[in-house]
Amino acid sequence: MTMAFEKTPGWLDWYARPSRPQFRLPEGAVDAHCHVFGPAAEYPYAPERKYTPCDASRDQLFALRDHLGFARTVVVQATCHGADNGAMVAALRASGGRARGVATVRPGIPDAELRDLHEAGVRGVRFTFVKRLVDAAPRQDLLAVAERIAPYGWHVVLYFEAADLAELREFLLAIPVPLVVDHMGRPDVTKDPHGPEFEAFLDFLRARPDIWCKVTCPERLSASGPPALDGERRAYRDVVPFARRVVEEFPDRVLWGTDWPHPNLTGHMPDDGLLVDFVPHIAPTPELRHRLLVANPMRLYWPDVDRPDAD
Ligand SMILES: O=C(O)c1cc(C(=O)O)oc(=O)c1
Repeated sequence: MTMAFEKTPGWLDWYARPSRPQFRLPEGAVDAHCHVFGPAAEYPYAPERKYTPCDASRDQLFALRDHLGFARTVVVQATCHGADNGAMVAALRASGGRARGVATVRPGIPDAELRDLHEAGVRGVRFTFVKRLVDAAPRQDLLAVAERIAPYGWHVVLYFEAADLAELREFLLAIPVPLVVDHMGRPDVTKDPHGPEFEAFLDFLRARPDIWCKVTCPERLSASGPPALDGERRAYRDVVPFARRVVEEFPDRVLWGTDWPHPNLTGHMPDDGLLVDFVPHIAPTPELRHRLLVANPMRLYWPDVDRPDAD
C-alpha cells in the first residue's frame, strides 16, 4: 500500500518551465543548496515533519541542473524527511559523483552508517534552529553529533534566523568543525545592511576563519521584490546590498545555490532561470563569480578534483 500525503494547504509547487538564464554560469559551477522531496511513494515524508511538500525527485533536480548549466549539486537533507536520508542518498548515488550531500543525523548513529553516508558523498550535517521547521534538539546532542563527524572531515550547516544569533553565537562558535551558514543567517532586509543586526552577523563570520556563508534565498528574504518572474532580471533589489557585503568581505568563503524546490514559499514561486540571473548583481566581477560558483564549493565538497571545469 502506498501512503497518500496531502500537501500543506497553500503549498506552492516548484516552477515547471524555468527560463534559460541570460547569465552563463562559469564552467564547473556548483548549485550548493538544493533539496529532493520524495517521491513520497518511494521515500515517505517523516512523521515528525512540520510541512508536507509536493514531490521533487532527483531526476527533476538533475534536469534543472542541466537546464540551468550547473555541473554539480549539493543536496541538503530537507526537514520534511527528518533523519531518514534515503531520498538524498539515492540522489547522490544516482549522480555519478556529481552530487554531494548534507545529512541529518542523530547522536546515536552507528559508525557503519556514517561510513556509508561518507562513501555515498555526504560531507556535512545540518543543524536547524528555525522553530517553524523542527523541534529544538538538545545542544549536547548537537555537540555529540559534531564530535562524531569530525574524523570524517565534515562540516556543520547552520540554519538560524537573525533574531536568534545573539543567543546562539557562543554555542555555535564552540562547534569543533567548519560551519556553513544558510541564507546569510536570514537577515531582516527592511533594516540597514550597515546597521547593528547585520554587523552582528558579519562579526560572527569574522570570529573564525572556517565559517562559510551561503548568499542564497533572495526569494525568501526579499520584502519588496520584484520577484524573479515574467522575465524580471533585476529581481529582489533589497537583498543585493546584504549579499554584496558578504561576497566582498569573504570572497573565499561564500557559496550559492538555487534552493530548489523552494520549500514553504507563500508569496510566489520563482522562475529558477531568473534566479540564476540574480548572481551577477551580488558578485559583480568574473573573478568573484568564479570563487562563489566554482572554486569555493569545489574546495569544500570536491577537494580532490583539480580541474572542476573538465568532466
Ligand atoms: O529543510 C527544510 O525544510 C528547509 C526549509 C526552508 C524554509 O522553509 O525556509 O529552507 C531550507 O533551506 C530548507
